[in-house]
Amino acid sequence: MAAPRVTMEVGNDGVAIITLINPPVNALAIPIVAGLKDKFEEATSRDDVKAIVLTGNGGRFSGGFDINVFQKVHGAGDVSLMPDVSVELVVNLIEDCKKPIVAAVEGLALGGGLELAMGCHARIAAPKTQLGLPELTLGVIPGFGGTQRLPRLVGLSKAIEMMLLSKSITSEEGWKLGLIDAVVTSEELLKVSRLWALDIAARRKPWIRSLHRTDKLGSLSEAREVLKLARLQAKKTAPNMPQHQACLDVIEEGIVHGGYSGVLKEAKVFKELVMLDTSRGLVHVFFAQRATSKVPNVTDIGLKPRGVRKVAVIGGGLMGSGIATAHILNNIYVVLKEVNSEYLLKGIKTIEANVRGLVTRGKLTQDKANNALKMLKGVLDYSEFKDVDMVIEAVIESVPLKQKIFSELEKACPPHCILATNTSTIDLNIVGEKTSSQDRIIGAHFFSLMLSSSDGGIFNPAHVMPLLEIVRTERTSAQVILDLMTVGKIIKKVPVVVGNCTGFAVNRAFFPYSQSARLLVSLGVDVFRIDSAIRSFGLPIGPFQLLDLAGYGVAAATSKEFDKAFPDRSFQSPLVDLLLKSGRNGKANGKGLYTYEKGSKPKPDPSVLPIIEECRRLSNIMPGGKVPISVTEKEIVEMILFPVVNESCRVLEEGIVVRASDLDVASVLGMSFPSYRGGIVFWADVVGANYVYTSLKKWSQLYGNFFKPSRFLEERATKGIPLSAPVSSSSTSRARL
Ligand SMILES: C[C@H](O)CC(=O)SCCNC(=O)CCNC(=O)[C@H](O)C(C)(C)COP(=O)(O)OP(=O)(O)OC[C@H]1O[C@@H](n2cnc3c(N)ncnc32)[C@H](O)[C@@H]1OP(=O)(O)O
Repeated sequence: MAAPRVTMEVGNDGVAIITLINPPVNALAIPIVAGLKDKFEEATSRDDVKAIVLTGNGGRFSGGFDINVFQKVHGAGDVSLMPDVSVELVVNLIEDCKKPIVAAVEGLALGGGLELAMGCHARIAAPKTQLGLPELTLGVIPGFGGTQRLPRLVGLSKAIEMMLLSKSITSEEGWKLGLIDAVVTSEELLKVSRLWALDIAARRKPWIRSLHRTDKLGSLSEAREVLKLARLQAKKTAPNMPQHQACLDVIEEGIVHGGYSGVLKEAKVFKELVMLDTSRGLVHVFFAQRATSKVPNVTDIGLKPRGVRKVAVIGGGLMGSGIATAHILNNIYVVLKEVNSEYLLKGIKTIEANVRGLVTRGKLTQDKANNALKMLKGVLDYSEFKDVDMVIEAVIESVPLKQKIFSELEKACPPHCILATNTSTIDLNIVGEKTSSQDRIIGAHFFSLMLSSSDGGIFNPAHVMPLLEIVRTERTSAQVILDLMTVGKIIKKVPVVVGNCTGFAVNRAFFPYSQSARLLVSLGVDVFRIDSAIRSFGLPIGPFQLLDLAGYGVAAATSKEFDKAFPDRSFQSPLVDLLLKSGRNGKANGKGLYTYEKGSKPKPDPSVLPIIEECRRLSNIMPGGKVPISVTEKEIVEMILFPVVNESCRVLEEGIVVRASDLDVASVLGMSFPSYRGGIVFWADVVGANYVYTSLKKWSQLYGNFFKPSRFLEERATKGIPLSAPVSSSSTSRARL
């Protein structure tokens, strides 16, 4: 790939076109920043240049400052690696330039990209250009003056919304708000921008320096009121993320003391934030998520994805209907098959409700909803399967039933058709045992539970949850994996390719999560204190609220699977059976460990305490038989999450994931592990493998095998190797990939 560079061409009209060239998104890498400084200096000093247009090559203005530099700063612990862009380039060379500068914006202008454009004296954009300041998702704030110029261009409330929610807008919306001066076709973009720049030079159009404006800020007292509300909101929605309050503080500085003062404070706070663990974690997740698209021997062997236009979904239950919804929303024709018309109707109604729900929440237009529903057809037999490109089976977890379906599918579907199962536990080799199509059998494991504390946990179906685990066996073909990865992206999921084992990557790594919580209860720790400690750590709800939400039947069935698969390290708690026996089934029947009333947050149910006492009596593991252990909040978190780290180590050692960062992404998207902690393995490395190991070793001596450190953890901890360091092929004992 050619080195990043900035070019300048001066036309006969006296307009210098300065172009960013750094594919694929023209990120503002260090050489680009240096190149911009050079070209603006040159254009300013040349007599034949009357005006300047700044643009990006290849249809994309800029995706912002080069995030790789953040990683370098994190690695070296040296913030001086960040160049001075805000004052030296944006204020001195662009905004205060004595020649007018127009930004010609197309495709996207994000983060530092939009900030450069806002430093220019006008902005002309092509239709549907994406404009936003998403820096907070990386743990920092806009650092090239965005916190000051955006409020001055679009008003305070809108700017806060765009920055705190990292919400981008289109150029059309930007034009209505005053961020964009004109929206013109892509073909006309440069021509109009040149003329606009000349018009400014000739004073036919206003020469506006955004930082000097105050007309959209409102009065000081109004601004303070808006900031106060935003602070309260951020405290609720982003309690562990310092960049939100910091962003509001910096905005306030500019309102009270003027834009330039705000720019200086912004630069100082930016440098503080970029050094925090929050930024390290979020930047790691940014790259980790992109790395999931690179699967050795699948995406690097020259294969081209085959189109998937028609998909059959078998089973219209909650999972099946969520999966069907995800496809029709993205223009893929779906045939939904059920065993009788009653179930079929129910499935179709759920899909309709899913789609309508998106319209109600303003996430989909009525037109798009109608079009999506036209892509759905319900059937009771296989006659429509003769031209499907993929089938996703989503029936109950029964081996004989799945085997029967797969041998029928082999006859009903064309030979190229991908045969996928949504099983969350059953070995894929067993599912496909009765077929001779092992090369096209694959797991499409959708997730269906989003953990939200606002209403005691919101059930989010498969079309909303972002993770798709793609499970391959030793025999699944690379083409089939690539095809499913491609469909996954089309239906807006993050596909993570994993190997075949009980629970695959996410459920396998997190099986000790609920078990350790129950073990702590048996050791005498209060259920509600455990939930609260886990929430403070950053998961949206605690393990017992999750238990209530999932339902006890599901919990009992899943526990059995793990007891069977990992008997050496499974803790069998009597809690769920006791709860079931007492007629409780969590949120589903309104009787759980919490009480549920419509419209209010769930409250701990005191009447459950005798059941918990009985559970402790039956487990009989408290020291001395009846003395509850005494633990701090930090120890609660560690005793619950270190066993997850331990199991993650086995997942890494067995090669269930391609790389450690895939497990990070999967833990964030599948389990709502806090993204600002970088995912489960990244977090463990921050805490330190040796600390995790010695803690687990101590607890295993006190409380048994459940905590026993795995061989992989022991080896890494004692040799001082990070858990995320690649697993060498020789040490991968039972590689599944
Ligand atoms: C001081 C300043 O205020 C600080 C900043 O500007 S911080 C940066 C702010 N900008 C952002 O957060 C935008 C981040 N990027 C994105 O959201 C998306 O990449 C995008 C919307 C620009 C494009 O999305 P999409 O087309 O799906 O492509 P995507 O796969 O994400 O990215 C393509 C490649 O560009 C890279 N890339 C994207 N934005 C980048 C950036 N700002 N810096 C470095 N690399 C970037 C990606 O890592 C990926 O690399 P790879 O091919 O080697 O994996």
